[in-house]
Amino acid sequence: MGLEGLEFESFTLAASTADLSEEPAARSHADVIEFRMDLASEPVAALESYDAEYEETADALPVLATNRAAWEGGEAADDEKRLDALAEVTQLDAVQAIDIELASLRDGSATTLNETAATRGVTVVASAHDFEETPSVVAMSETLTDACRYGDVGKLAVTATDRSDALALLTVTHQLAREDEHTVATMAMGAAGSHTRAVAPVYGSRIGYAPVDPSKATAPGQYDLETLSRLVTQLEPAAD
Ligand SMILES: O=C1C[C@@](O)(C(=O)O)C[C@@H](O)[C@@H]1O
Repeated sequence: MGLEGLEFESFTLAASTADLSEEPAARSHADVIEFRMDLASEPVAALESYDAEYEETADALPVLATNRAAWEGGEAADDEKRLDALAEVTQLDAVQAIDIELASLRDGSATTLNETAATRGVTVVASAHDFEETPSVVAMSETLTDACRYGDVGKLAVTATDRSDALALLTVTHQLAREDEHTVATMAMGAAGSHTRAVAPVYGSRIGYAPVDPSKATAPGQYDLETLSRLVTQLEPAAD
C-alpha cells in the first residue's frame, strides 16, 4: 500500500486528546494530534471546526482520527455509526490518518472505509490491542504482520506485566521494522511496559502516544507528552 497522508517515515509523536481545543498546547512537542472521537461529544462537528482553523493556522497539527470500538477498549458502542463517522472525516484536510481496528478489517466491516481512506490519500493505521497480556512473539508477529497487510502502518499495543513481556514486544518490533515493507507502531501498556514507549522507537516503532493533558491518559502507563518527547529524542536510534 502506498503512503500518501502522514507517512510515518520517521518517529511521529501523537498527542492524544478528546478535546481539540487542547491542540495548541501540544504543538511544541507533538507531530500530530490523535483525536479520540469515541471519547468526545459531537466529534464530527468538532473536527469540522478544527479543519476550518487548520487551513488558516500554519503550525496547527494534522489529525490522526481514532474512533475506538467499545469491544477494543474504547467507548464507541455502535459499530456502523463509528465507521461511518470515520469515513466522513476523511474528507477533511486536517485528517491525514485514521486508525482502524484490525478486527474490523479482518471481518470485512471496515473494508469500504479502508478503500475510502486510500482514495482520499488518508493513511490507515491498522491497530490491535491486548488489554490482558503480552501474547507470544509468534502470535504478536502474526498480528502485526497482518495489520501491516491491511494498513499503511500496523500498530500493536499489548499489556506487559514484567520485563520479559517488554522484551518480547521489542523483539517483534525489531524483527518487523527491519523488513522494509513494514511500518510498525508498538507499545506495551501498564507500568511494566512504560519504558517500551521510550525504547520501542529505537527498535523501529514509528508512532508514540501521550496525552496532551497528563491527567487524561488514554492508556495505562503512558508518559506525559513532554517526557515522552524528551526520552525519545535522547534515545535516538543507534545504528544497527
Ligand atoms: O492505540 C493507541 C495506543 C494507546 O492505547 C497507547 O497505549 O498509548 C493510546 C490510544 O489513544 C491509541 O489509540
